[in-house]
Amino acid sequence: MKPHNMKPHVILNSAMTLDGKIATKMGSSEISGKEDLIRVHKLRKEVDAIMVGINTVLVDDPRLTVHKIPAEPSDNPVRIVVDSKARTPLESRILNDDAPTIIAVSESADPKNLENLQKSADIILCGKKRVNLDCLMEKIAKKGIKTLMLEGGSTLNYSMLTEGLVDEVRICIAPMIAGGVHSKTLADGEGVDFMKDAVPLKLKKSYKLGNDLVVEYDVV
Ligand SMILES: NC(=O)c1ccc[n+]([C@@H]2O[C@H](COP(=O)([O-])OP(=O)(O)OC[C@H]3O[C@@H](n4cnc5c(N)ncnc54)[C@H](O)[C@@H]3O)[C@@H](O)[C@H]2O)c1
Ligand SMILES: Nc1nc(=O)c(N)c(NC[C@H](O)[C@H](O)[C@H](O)COP(=O)(O)O)[nH]1
Repeated sequence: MKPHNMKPHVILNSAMTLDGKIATKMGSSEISGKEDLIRVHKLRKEVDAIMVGINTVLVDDPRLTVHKIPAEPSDNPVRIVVDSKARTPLESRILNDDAPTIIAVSESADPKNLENLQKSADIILCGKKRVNLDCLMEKIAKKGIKTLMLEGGSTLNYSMLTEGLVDEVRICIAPMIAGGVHSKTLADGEGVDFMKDAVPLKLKKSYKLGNDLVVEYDVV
């Protein structure tokens, strides 16, 4: 793997079922217990930015703000959407005034969509077809973002992990099994052919939180 020039410290955080699913094929994803959601919002408060893929915006319409624990508006991290074609709907909650938002697009972005999005978000251009994540990490680091929480979904998690851009992985395992070959898993994408090529992790910490289990790893 090639060395990275300049990038934030990236923490991938997710909630999954015991069988590794982060959403059903219908997009249903109420997985974390209430204690875990408090942990997630404390983490949101600590980091400089939160990043998600465009499908997560389209399916969940998340706010990506700190709203489950007491917080000032200045506690909200910068919100980043990885959105090659600039498909973020203008009425998305991610574009509200609660926090600044960056939409990362590629050269394949629709110019009309871009023009509209520019009114409520900062645009970062990286890559030809898909967003070049290496380029994005460098550009946001240059903007002063030192810590980044990656909140999914499966496709973006896979790209960030396999491109060597994730430093820590924190997972809430909820006591449920969803099954389903079409469910979303912690990391989808192409997948490696051989386990020797899997992204290696080192277990740092594990603890019970409400009815859930939280496991924390460093990427080796
Ligand atoms: N349980 C959880 O913790 C959790 C967290 C977040 C999302 N989710 C779920 O994940 C699902 C969405 O996951 P998903 O995999 O469909 O989409 P995603 O949110 O990972 O978005 C992927 C999309 O991002 C765009 N993209 C642009 N450049 C990219 C690049 N270099 N690498 C990867 N993607 C790039 C592409 O359009 C791609 O299809 C939703 O159902 C959501 O509810 C669950
Ligand atoms: N930690 C965690 N546990 C879950 O059970 C779950 N479904 C998510 N999902 C993360 C995803 O990004 C969601 O879209 C936001 O959690 C939506 O909520 P907000 O309005 O941003 O608080 N995250």
